[in-house]
Amino acid sequence: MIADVSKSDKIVVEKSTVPVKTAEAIEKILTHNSKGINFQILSNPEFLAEGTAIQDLFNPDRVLIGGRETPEGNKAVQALKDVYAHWVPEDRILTTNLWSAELSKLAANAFLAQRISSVNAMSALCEATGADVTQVSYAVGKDTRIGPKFLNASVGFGGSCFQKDILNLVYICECNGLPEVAEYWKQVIKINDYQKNRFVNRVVSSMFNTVSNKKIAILGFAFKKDTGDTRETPAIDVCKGLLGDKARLSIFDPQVTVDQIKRDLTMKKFDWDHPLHLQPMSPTTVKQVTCVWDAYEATKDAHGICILTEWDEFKNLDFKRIYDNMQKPAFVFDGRNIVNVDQLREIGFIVYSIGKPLDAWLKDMPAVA
Ligand SMILES: NC(=O)C1=CN([C@@H]2O[C@H](COP(=O)(O)OP(=O)(O)OC[C@H]3O[C@@H](n4cnc5c(N)ncnc54)[C@H](O)[C@@H]3O)[C@@H](O)[C@H]2O)C=CC1
Ligand SMILES: O=C(O)[C@H]1O[C@H](OP(=O)(O)OP(=O)(O)OC[C@H]2O[C@@H](n3ccc(=O)[nH]c3=O)[C@H](O)[C@@H]2O)[C@H](O)[C@@H](O)[C@@H]1O
Repeated sequence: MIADVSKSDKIVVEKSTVPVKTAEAIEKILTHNSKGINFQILSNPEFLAEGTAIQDLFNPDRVLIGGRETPEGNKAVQALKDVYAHWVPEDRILTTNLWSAELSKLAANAFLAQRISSVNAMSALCEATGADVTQVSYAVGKDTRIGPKFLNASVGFGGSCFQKDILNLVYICECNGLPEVAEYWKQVIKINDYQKNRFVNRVVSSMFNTVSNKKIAILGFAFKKDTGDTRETPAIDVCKGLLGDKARLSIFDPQVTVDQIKRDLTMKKFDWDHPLHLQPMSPTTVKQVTCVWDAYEATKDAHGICILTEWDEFKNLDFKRIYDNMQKPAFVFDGRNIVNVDQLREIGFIVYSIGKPLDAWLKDMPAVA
């Protein structure tokens, strides 16, 4: 397409996250169809995060530009650098060879996800030993070599990219005859799946080993706050796990539509990779699931509450009012560590908070894995 319409030399910039050496494939295709036109391929991976896209665009930690290490390649890199130099300080614009730029994007996401899996693995150990994961991650993050960011324990990471990019990395390692390296990165995903299962098991075992026909309020469905995106959200796995034990779910998310929730809970995992037009047109009604537009409505007459997204408005809910309208004993399972555990216990809730010292009630329940 680009080759078809180009009438003069062109710089083609990869912004998407791609397997290493994609630039080479693009270069070959364009060159074979070029009709004498020169193409320079640059890798300029996008590092923005959802919910903070504009800040990330205006004030990026770094901009990365990879190009061929030839005079033409250097010229193309400089041209793109000049564009960014309009608003990004020069010392934050990094230039590398093509393969380093492509791989750095995968590596950055893998490192970020690895931090979350590391702290989530610690959260399981904290629960077993009586340590508090918030205190542990604070103490660990105070080491300037480690740093404090991205160390919040959670029900698991979601989003369209972390899992996809790690699987991409794993595939590249396997293709390059590096099974041990592939296995190392796979473990980040395995711990993430373990964390989601562990959460479901904790809910089930706390509630007398079954949630069958019990009403569970799900607060938050998006993969993180300040977005309505549900791609790979841990809420899908948690909800499916609870539905597997025949729970009745009442779901509230301030930004996710009912259609989206029902589509996510209906779809088989591999369907998620399909473009929208290949996905089921209208969501099949998922029995046992209702979606409501208010946290108080979701929690009315519920036996338990699962907090799966860290929306700010959940921190300020009137939990006394919620408690009064719930079945007893009333449970809160906080998958994002946003509630004040002591306050909720004072009200009368049995509270589970990821990686925090366990409620006396939970200590007596069978160990979860
Ligand atoms: N969403 C985000 O926050 C970020 C996304 N990225 C990267 O940017 C890229 C796009 O991400 P999103 O916009 O979130 O994804 P998206 O899924 O919303 O959009 C991807 C688009 O590519 C199209 N597509 C998929 N396969 C194709 C193919 N073989 N040929 C032609 N078109 C194809 C799809 O139909 C869709 O329109 C991805 O590589 C992602 O990893 C990078 C940083 C942040
Ligand atoms: O390549 C991408 O698409 C982007 O992927 C992530 O951005 P994003 O997926 O939008 O969201 P994050 O803020 O990274 O959060 C990802 C998941 O990790 C979870 N998380 C994050 C941080 C943390 O400490 N603990 C934790 O569980 C979040 O709740 C969320 O489910 C990266 O942060 C971006 O730099 C990258 O550009």
